[in-house]
Amino acid sequence: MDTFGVVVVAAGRGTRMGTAESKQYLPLGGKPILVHTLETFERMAEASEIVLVVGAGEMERCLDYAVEYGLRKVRVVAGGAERQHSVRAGLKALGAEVEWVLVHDAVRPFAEPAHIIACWQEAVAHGAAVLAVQVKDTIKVVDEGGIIRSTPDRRTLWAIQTPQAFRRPLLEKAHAAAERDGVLGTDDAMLVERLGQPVRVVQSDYTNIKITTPDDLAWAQWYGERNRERESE
Ligand SMILES: Nc1ccn([C@@H]2O[C@H](COP(=O)(O)OP(=O)(O)OP(=O)(O)O)[C@@H](O)[C@H]2O)c(=O)n1
Ligand SMILES: C[C@](O)(CO)[C@H](O)COP(=O)(O)O
Repeated sequence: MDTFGVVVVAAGRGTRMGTAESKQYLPLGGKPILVHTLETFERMAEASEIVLVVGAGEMERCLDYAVEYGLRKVRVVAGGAERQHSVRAGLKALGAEVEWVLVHDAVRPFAEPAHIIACWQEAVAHGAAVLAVQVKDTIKVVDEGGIIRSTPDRRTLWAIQTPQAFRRPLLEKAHAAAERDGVLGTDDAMLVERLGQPVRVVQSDYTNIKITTPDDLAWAQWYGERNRERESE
């Protein structure tokens, strides 16, 4: 109950970033993006182990990073074709004693430890929880012809982030059911939701972005630099 295991998924290709190098390996303040993400969990006493899921051809490079950056909790495994397959591979590699699992995107390097703990604690209390922020824009449902069909009440809309925290057997059951039913979800909460199990939302920061496109990377460079300046003051 007093620790959790972490699955950090990093086996994507980053097609929307459009760089030759997969985005999780691009430099941010002199280190690969995924190293910043791993360091956050490495420093947290509550994180007992970290399974890093990477492309099959990147395992050696990531093992080298673990040594270079002193990431002693990190083990590296190969991922799959879709994010969901990568999470499943990570889940299988977690130690048998791990009861609570946090799934996190390698390309979210700004998750705050206080929010990570809050998310985990909410899962401990209720079984499943995710970090999220309320949307700031007005969101429309638009049909294929470009016509607005509805405007959902903004007070009910949240942009979902990671980490996403679960009691391990619940997440394993959700993944097994999704595979059996041929369902692919864009996050893990969705797979738990379809079992009819409640997933709680925990308020996060807008700064816990997923670095997806070049403008995200530019913002991350600026934000990382600003944080480093503040730390050195
Ligand atoms: N087969 C996959 C696909 C994605 N991911 C990981 O899931 C996270 C969130 O996915 P996303 O931002 O969509 O990354 P990519 O799939 O790499 O991006 P794109 O969709 O632009 O190709 C990333 O850390 C990514 O590496 C993964 O581990 N395995
Ligand atoms: C899991 C996630 O980061 C929550 O916002 C997101 O759903 C991943 O989606 P993507 O399709 O891989 O960008």
